[in-house]
Formats: sequence, structure tokens, C-alpha cells
Amino acid sequence: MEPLTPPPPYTENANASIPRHSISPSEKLEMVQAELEIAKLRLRQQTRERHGQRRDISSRMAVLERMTTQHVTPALRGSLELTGPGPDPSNKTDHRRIAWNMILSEEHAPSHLSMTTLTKIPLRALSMETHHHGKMLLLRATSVSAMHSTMQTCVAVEDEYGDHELLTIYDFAVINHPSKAVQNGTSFVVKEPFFRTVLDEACVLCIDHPSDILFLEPDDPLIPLAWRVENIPKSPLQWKQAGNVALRSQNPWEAERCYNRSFAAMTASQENDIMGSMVYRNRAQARLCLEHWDGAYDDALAGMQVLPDIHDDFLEFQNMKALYRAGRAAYELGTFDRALSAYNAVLEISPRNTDGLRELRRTENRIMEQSTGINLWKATGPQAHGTNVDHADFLRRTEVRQTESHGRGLFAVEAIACGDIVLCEKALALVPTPAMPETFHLVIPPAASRGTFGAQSNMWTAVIQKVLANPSIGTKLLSLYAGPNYPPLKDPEIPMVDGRPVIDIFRIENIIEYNSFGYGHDPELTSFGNTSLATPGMDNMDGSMGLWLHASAINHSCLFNAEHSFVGDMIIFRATRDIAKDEEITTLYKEINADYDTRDTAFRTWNFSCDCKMCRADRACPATGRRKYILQQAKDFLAKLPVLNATVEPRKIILMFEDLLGQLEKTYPDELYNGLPRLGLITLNRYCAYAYCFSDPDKAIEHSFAVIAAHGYKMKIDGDDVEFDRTDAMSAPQVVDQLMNISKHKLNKGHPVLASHLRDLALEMYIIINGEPSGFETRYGRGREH
Ligand SMILES: C[S@@+](CC[C@H](N)C(=O)[O-])C[C@H]1O[C@@H](n2cnc3c(N)ncnc32)[C@H](O)[C@@H]1O
Repeated sequence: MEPLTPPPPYTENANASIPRHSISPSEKLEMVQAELEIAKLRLRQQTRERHGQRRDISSRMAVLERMTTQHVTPALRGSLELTGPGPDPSNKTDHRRIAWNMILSEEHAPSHLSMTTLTKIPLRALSMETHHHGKMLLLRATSVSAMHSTMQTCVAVEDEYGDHELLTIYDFAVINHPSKAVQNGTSFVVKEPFFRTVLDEACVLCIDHPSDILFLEPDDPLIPLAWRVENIPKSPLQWKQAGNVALRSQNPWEAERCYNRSFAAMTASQENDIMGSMVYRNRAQARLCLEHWDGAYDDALAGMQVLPDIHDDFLEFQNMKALYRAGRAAYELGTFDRALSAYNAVLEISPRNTDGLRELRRTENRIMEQSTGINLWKATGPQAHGTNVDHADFLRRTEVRQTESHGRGLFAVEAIACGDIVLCEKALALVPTPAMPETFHLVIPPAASRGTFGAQSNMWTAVIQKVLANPSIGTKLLSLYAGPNYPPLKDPEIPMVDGRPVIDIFRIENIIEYNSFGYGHDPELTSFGNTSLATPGMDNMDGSMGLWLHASAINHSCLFNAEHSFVGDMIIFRATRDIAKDEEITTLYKEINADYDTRDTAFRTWNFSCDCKMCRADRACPATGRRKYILQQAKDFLAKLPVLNATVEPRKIILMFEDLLGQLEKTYPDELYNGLPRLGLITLNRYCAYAYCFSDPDKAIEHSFAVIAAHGYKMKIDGDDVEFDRTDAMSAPQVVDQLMNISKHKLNKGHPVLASHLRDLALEMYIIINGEPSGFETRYGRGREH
């Protein structure tokens, strides 16, 4: 006898084992919501009271005095709220987390003005809770900076008139700096400063947007003479040599700075000459190390030299180096056609160059994947492990178009068969849930009803750093939906002002909020083989998340036609049924609850109400209130099951199940639900299927069929053939379980061909859900030769 699949653990939602799609951080905030509300109210009141007031220097002195210890963290601790009990340091198994509650300024735009158009003002002229439009501060750090948290740096500063202040900067502003620190004595400009209230402390000067702070070179003419650090004037060559030393000592950040200074010291003709080409090539190398691919590509091409008529080995070699660097940068940006041209040019110069040949082949593979999709079976080998898999996006089957009623959506440009890959895409950023308390933050814009939490606040930093380093990525990012407060941008290009990309961090936070996907696996799904796809160390991390730019356009439908899974940082969508050309691709944003109100409330965190046929039927159905009541009764009953099992006869328990099922069935009138899923019937039918599996296998199988039908599948068996209509149905792991149970039952009854057809259907759905077949045999056995 083939054993049937064992009973599942109790799950609260009928469909709890459908993979979680996006995270709704608002829900996670519930635990700290009340505390936060009080904190925010207090802050708002303080903010209102202080608006426009002159800054009170005396109240700052105590804080600044403590800064002399060079430990900013304790000084600032009072200004931040600690939420929730922290872990007991002596107990290594205490994983309670501290959430640093950082309340941001009201959402505001970054300064778009160049430093040259701003008027300098002293610290003492600042008013509180006020944006000083058209103004700038020239400041100098008077302490070493301290990482207040992984997101925030604090430093004491002074102005030319001897006033002091405390400055907090979000990490974004000091990207890629080796120490992420502001050095004591560094001078900088703060554009259109904002001086704001922080809880329980008077206030701090805050830099929210990275481009609102400009670090100055020590000899910048803007710096007052008393602050200027005497620099031995260096020639372009000396700066270049300093850059080379920094590069050799693995300090690409410093190397880039030196090469920049070398350019600044050059004349126009030097820049276009051999010297300029050398510095461009070297800066390209520094930028490759910093993962500034945009700049590395441009520099590498700018470093190419015109070859003289007479053959020159040295120059050819230099050009080859530049082309190789251009190829690498283009590859990392995913612009494989540009990488291909660069590597072809390398091989024109040196046809046997082994690095060039290897990279050319790798690039050709990526170009092939762009048109055919990745070979998942190969991709799940050892190289799939790690967050950065070496594969290309496969997006050509879909494109973003305007929908009639819900903004943009993703549409199929060709017919896609059930089970086929709809798209594969590499993440812009993938962030695990922080495991350690010190990396766990709660960041709250005071006006918002929500905050960012855990991985999401780290995601924020990761995305901003990526875009700052590579502004070309920004266009697609900025065109994503950013919620109701951020109308679409007419021109989503990232502007450059004073040589720096100007990024509105608040818009980006909203983009992350509305577009990220949860990355991780439902515990029930681990047996579905997903572990083989999970990145080591990242599985079972509730709350890990990623951002995929193309897939972000996918809208939700409870009757979705695409399921997703992951290979490393790549998301893979497969069709759950045949998708017609020009049909919209939809997916499930969240586990679906059988109760309409609960489901609708969950979707409202994304600002919409689902309008699929099933939700429309639920809205029109007069019995949804009664259904909610019976579902609650069923839930209570199932929760008591362990006790009942010990005291009540199994037969009686089954009768109670069946009684509740009968009542629930009546809440689904045929005229409204014909052909649609009846979610409320899933859990109890599952239980009945398992309860009967040993005593009455035929009855058990009736309930297995009922589970499948409750998901909306219309299944007919005719001899050895199975008709399986997937219209308006929802794929789910429990459907795979029941298909396998029916398959095993039919095999036991002597119908091997039919059993094999059912197993094929189960495997097809398993692959759709899981991305690939690994884990199927572990869960269901190898199956027999039929
Ligand atoms: C990730 S974006 C999807 C793309 C978005 N429609 C756009 O215009 O870019 C998520 C947002 O799309 C909208 N959305 C998604 N599914 C929807 C649905 N079924 N009905 C209405 N709006 C939906 C909601 O505004 C949601 O916050």
C-alpha cells in the first residue's frame, strides 16, 4: 500500500501554506504601536510648539559636553526611544530585540539647488522645525563621529562664529566610506538646513537626504583660512600616484578621491592627453572596487587612447585594460550587449586573451538567458547558493502597461503555458531580517501611520546606497508606484547637483513599502523543497525581503495566474494556468483568509480592495457574516482538538467536522460561487480527509476531491484520463497533497495509469509553487514504475 500523506499541523488560515508574497510591515508594528502613538503625539506637540522658535543654545550645552568623551551614542540615547524589552546580555538564547525608535522629520524634498546659489547663514540664525530655503551652513566636525546605529551617524559640529551643535546624518550620506565615519576636523556644507525636535532632547540638526551634505576637501577655498588644513600642493601626477598607493593598499574610496583631485589639478589639455587617460583608467578600477559601475564604465571608455599609425604594444595593452574594465562594469549593470562589445574589442586586440575569452563566453550565456530564461535545473546547483547568482533577467515575455482600474500592471506579450516561466529577475536589493538587536530599527516618519521595521529599514539603506553609487538604476526605481502621497514623476531621472545624485529618501521608503516582496519560506513549505533554493543562512528568517524592479509592476488578484519562488537573489514567476497574450499577470500579495473582512483589511495596507470574481461574490453574498461566525467556531473547535482527541470518540469528532462543513457549505450559494473557490471549505475538508484516511479511504478521497474543488479546480476523471480545469482556481501546496493522495489511492485500487496522470499534475503544481522539482520525492516518495 502507498501511504497517504500524513495530517498537516493545525494552521489558522485556510490557506496558510500559500507562500507569503509581500510583507506588510504595518502588521508587525502592532506590538509597539501603542507606545509609538504616544511618542509621536508628544513629538508632534513639541514640534508645533517649537516651530519657528530660535534655537536654544543653552539646552544643547549638556549634550555637547558629553560629546567631549567622544562617545556620542550615550549622549544621544536620551533623544531616542527604546522600544520593547531588550535582550538579556548574559543569556545567549535570549533573542528579544531592541528596536531603536528613530523618528524622522516630516517628509520633505531634498535640496535641488547648487551650493553656488545658496546664501551662507550661521548656526545661531536657525529656527526650529523650519526649512531654511535658499540657505546653507558651513560647518566643521569637532568630534569623531559615532555610529549611533547602523543607520545613523552623529557628530558634534561648529560654525565659523564659534557656535556648536549636534548633527545626525543618515548612513546614506557617507556611502562607501571605509569607516562610514566623519573625521574630526572635516569641513562640509549643509544645504537648506533643517533643525528639528527629537524626543526628550531639545533638537538636533538633521541631514535626511544624502545630497544635502557636501564634504569639502581640506583646502577648499570655501573653508575659512583658520580651518584650512595646509596641503602641500600636489601636481596631477602626484595625486595620481597617491591614488595608486591607496588602490594598492585596498582603499578604493581614498583612491577615487585622489584621482578626482588629480583631474581637478589638470589643465583641459592634460585631461585629454596620456595623463588624463591613465587617471581615467585607474579611477575606473577604483570605481569597480567600490561597485560604482556607472562611473567605472564611463571612466574606462574615457581612458581609451587613440592609437598612432605605428603599432604601439604598450598603448594597445592599456586600451585592452580599459576595455576589460568597461566590460566588467557593463556586465554588473546587466547591460550585456555593452559588455559583449567591450570583450569582443579586447579579443580583437589580443585574440587569445584567456580572461577576455572567459568573460565573453559568460556574457554570451547571459545574453542567451535573456531570450530563453535560465536553466533552473543547472541554477540550483552549488552556484545558486549565495545571494548573488550569476544569471540574467528573463523579462521578454512581459511588459508594463496601463490597466483600466489599478494603475500600471504587467502584461503577457505572448501566450504562456501553465507551468512555464513568466519571468526571472535579479533583485535590486535583498536584505535578511537583522538577527542582532543592534541592527534592528524602527524608523518612523511622524506624519505616517506606519514605520519601517527590521529588514525594511536596512533595505532602505541598501537601495539608497545602490542608487547613489549607480544613478542609472534610479530611473526604473523612481518610476515605481510610491503610494498615494507621491504622484508619479514626469521625469524619473535622478538629477545631479554639485556632482552628486539628488535622491528623495522619503519617496524611496514609500517605494520599498509598496513594492517589496517577502523573501523566505513558510515553515510548511520547507518540506516543499524550497530549502534547496534558499540562500544558506537566509531561510526561515521571517521578514527577509527583496526588491525586484520589473516584477514590482505585478498587481494582486486572489485568482492569481502566477506564483513565485527564489533562486538566490533571483525571483522566478511561473504560470499557474495558461495565460493568454495580452492578459494581465497577477499574483497573491498575501495569504488569503476565507473571511472577506480579514482579507480586505490586509489588502488595505497596500491601499486597495481586491476586485476579483471571488471578492466580488463575497461582497454580494448575504451569508458572509454567518460564514465568519462558523469559521470562528471551526477555529475554536480545531484549537481544542488535542483535548477532544483524548476524550471524545473519533467518529463523533468527524461528525462535528461534517456538521460544521455542512453549515459552511450553505454560506456559498451556487448562483454567486459557481466555478469559484470556496475558501471556507478547505481546512475542514482537509481534516476530514485525514481523519478518514485509515478507517474509510474512499470517504477520505471524497474529501480530498472537495479540498481541490474548494480551491476552484474543476476536476473530472474519465477512465485513465483526468480533466483539470484551472480557470478561476488558486494553486496551493495542499492541492498538491490531495492530488498525491488521490494518485496513491488510485494506485492502491489498481489504476496505475490514472495514478501516474494524477502524480504528473501534482508535480506540475509543485514545480509552479516551488520553482523546481527538488523536494518532491522527499515529500511524496519516488513513485512506482507504472
Ligand atoms: C507593487 S504596486 C503594483 C503596480 C502598480 N499598480 C503601479 O501602478 O505601478 C502595488 C500597488 O498596486 C495597486 N494594486 C495592486 N493590486 C491591485 C488590485 N487588485 N486592485 C487595485 N489596486 C491594486 C495598489 O495601489 C498597490 O499598492
